Amino acid sequence: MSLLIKNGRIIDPKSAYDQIADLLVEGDKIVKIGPNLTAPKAEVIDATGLVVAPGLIDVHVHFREPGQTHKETIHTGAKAAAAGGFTTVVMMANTQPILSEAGVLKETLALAQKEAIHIKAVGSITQAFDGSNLTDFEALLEAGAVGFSDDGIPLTNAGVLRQALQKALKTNSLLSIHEEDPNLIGTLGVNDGEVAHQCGFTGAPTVSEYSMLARDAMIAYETGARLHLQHLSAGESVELVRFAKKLGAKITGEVTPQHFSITEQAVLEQGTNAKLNPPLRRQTDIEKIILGLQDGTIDIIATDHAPHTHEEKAVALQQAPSGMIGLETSLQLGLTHLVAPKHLTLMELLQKMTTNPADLYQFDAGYLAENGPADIVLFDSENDYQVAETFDSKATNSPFINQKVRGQVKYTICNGKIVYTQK
Ligand SMILES: O=C1C[C@@H](C(=O)O)NC(=O)N1
Repeated sequence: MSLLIKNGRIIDPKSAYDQIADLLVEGDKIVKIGPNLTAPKAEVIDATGLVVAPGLIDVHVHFREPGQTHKETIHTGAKAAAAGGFTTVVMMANTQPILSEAGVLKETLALAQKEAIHIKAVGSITQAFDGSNLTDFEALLEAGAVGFSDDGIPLTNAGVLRQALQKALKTNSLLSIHEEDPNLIGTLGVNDGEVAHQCGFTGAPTVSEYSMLARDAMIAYETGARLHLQHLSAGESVELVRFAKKLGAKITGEVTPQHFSITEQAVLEQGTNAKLNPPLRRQTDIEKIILGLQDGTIDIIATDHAPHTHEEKAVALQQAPSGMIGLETSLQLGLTHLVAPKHLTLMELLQKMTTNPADLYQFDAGYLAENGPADIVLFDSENDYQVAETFDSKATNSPFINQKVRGQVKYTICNGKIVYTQK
């Protein structure tokens, strides 16, 4: 089957291409990009006024299957991803059971393969997240793991992290880690600041993140292994990543849209839907995150899509699970809070959602080129709309419901097939 996308603004961050042109897809490949293309038998999409970009890549999602399919399944997660313009995602290992064994990982990836988008997964770093015994990296890589993470459960033992990094170096693989020292935290998910104190408890202070990050960045530096630092929330963390990169550490940094869009104040307005680990911080942290995005200290924007049910979230702040969904609002929050105020260009935003995440895992994705994969998103980058109350995700735990945002995904194409059309 062929598909002809006409008159779109084609943006490819990898080649820095930004022009109004046409793009022809045959089978699962892009065969031609240029002006005035014709293909008499092709299905035509009129992309006038739309941006045509590589399908987005999210290196940090929680799809709850196996084990917690009341929150999300691989199928509903894949639908949410396609609705958000994503064609490749990386699942975290905190399923039930945890992705510590090759057998469980293989079964999970077999389910994932039935979906219309590309779903990859990491294996856990330690067995069942016990924080001390490393998994069999070779067996998990053989079973299809793209890297390793104990995301959600920080590695408190520096010796274990060092061993894991040495093993990652030996197996040429990547560790991606969550930095929050539990020994410095009262209640998880809310910044230890104005809002937590107003609510009468001790929250999660920024030092729990940046102290652990400083330690781990230096261990990465010493081992020479690659280390990816997930969802940075504190201004100091950005400064430390900048310093460690300058020193020569092979580290990369990620932020989520929620951490650059809203502050801890959202907890007062949105309650448990604004609770997540690491928590929302202050405006001063957002300012440093933006500087980090601008100067390349922060390489990647990822969602940390973390579905929980309405019932699970409808409890007191201190008891509620942490996390928010993000796949269906991510591009929009980037357009609203980074591109519209001119902190980043559209090309720079897309680089952090396509080329850079593809490079992190060496995926053959995240670019538009002749002979390249036909994984494409078409979106309106200008129109404002209100985020709906329901999503393609099974969950609705988003603090952005009913908020005005900019940009709307119109079509998502994966493997040359239309996998999402805006209703
Ligand atoms: O690291 C994590 C894990 C996630 C989840 O719910 O799985 N929720 C969070 O808020 N942070």
